[in-house]
Amino acid sequence: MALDPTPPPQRPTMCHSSAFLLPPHPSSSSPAPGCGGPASTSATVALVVLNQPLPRFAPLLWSRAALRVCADGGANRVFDGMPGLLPGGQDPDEVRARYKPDVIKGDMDSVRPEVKEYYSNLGTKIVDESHDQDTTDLHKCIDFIAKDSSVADKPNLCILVLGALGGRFDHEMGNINVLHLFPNINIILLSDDCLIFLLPRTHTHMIHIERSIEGPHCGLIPIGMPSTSTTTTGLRWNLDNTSMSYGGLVSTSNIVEEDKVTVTSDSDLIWTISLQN
Ligand SMILES: Nc1ncnc2c1ncn2[C@@H]1O[C@H](COP(=O)(O)OP(=O)(O)OP(=O)(O)O)[C@@H](O)[C@H]1O
Ligand SMILES: Cc1ncc(C[n+]2csc(CCO)c2C)c(N)n1
Repeated sequence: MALDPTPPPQRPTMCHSSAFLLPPHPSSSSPAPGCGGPASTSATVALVVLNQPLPRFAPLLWSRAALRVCADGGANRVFDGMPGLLPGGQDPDEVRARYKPDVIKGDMDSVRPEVKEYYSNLGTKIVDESHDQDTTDLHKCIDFIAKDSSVADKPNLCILVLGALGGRFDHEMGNINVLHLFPNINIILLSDDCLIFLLPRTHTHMIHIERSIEGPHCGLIPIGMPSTSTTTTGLRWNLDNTSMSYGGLVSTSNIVEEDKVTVTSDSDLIWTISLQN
């Protein structure tokens, strides 16, 4: 008598949405909509600003965040760049006082002394970890957020990282490595051009596509480990129980065809989608 083949594992579904990038609804003062987690609920957003030019949507995401952390030289970017991203006519000093980080954390070799002093005088917490030269400033910031009682225990925490892509390649790879170091935290790396997040293998993923702001170009990439089986729906080039590996097949220059994309894989994958300018 033939034995039944082992059924594939049933994974819970994790929903993702980039609705946090949508312009504010005129009558809404609620927190960020649908940032990861069940798409129907609001998310608690923590923002990390890296040492790269601020993306154009930095003021919007700042206003939606419950906790704002600058990674070392990221504080210079807020100090220098935030006034220029707001509608004209606003006094830069008034803007700086309004956009005050809660925390500056890192090895402190990039934040300018006068910027550190300015924010420290306004009450920003300065966490100097210059003794640690083995973890990146982004890693240090995620550690901080993961232990911060104001946001860490929220069921729907979403960490948005500004300026994570499009700069130095070693930094970009270090930033992507942080996604793999914290697979159980919903972390989204952002630039003006695209966003990236991890799809842990423990779940089937339902990605809601906000067509007014993202797509159509997308990619599904096994950076951390090969995958022997990945299945997708909603893409122009879907995978059907397909193997992927870095050095073999990876799905780049794919196109979203439907409002919902589903992904199931036996390995953690990187999802990336273009942002419209
Ligand atoms: N060019 C870049 N591209 C992508 N991410 C960056 C880039 N520069 C900085 N970052 C991110 O911002 C964080 C803070 O940057 P900062 O320049 O303060 O770091 P750093 O430790 O001084 O870097 P390094 O000493 O290697 O130049 C980094 O940990 C990294 O995550
Ligand atoms: C194998 C190895 N490679 C590079 C570094 C350097 N490094 C990694 S993170 C970091 C801090 C950056 O703020 C520094 C200097 C190391 N320690 N170990």
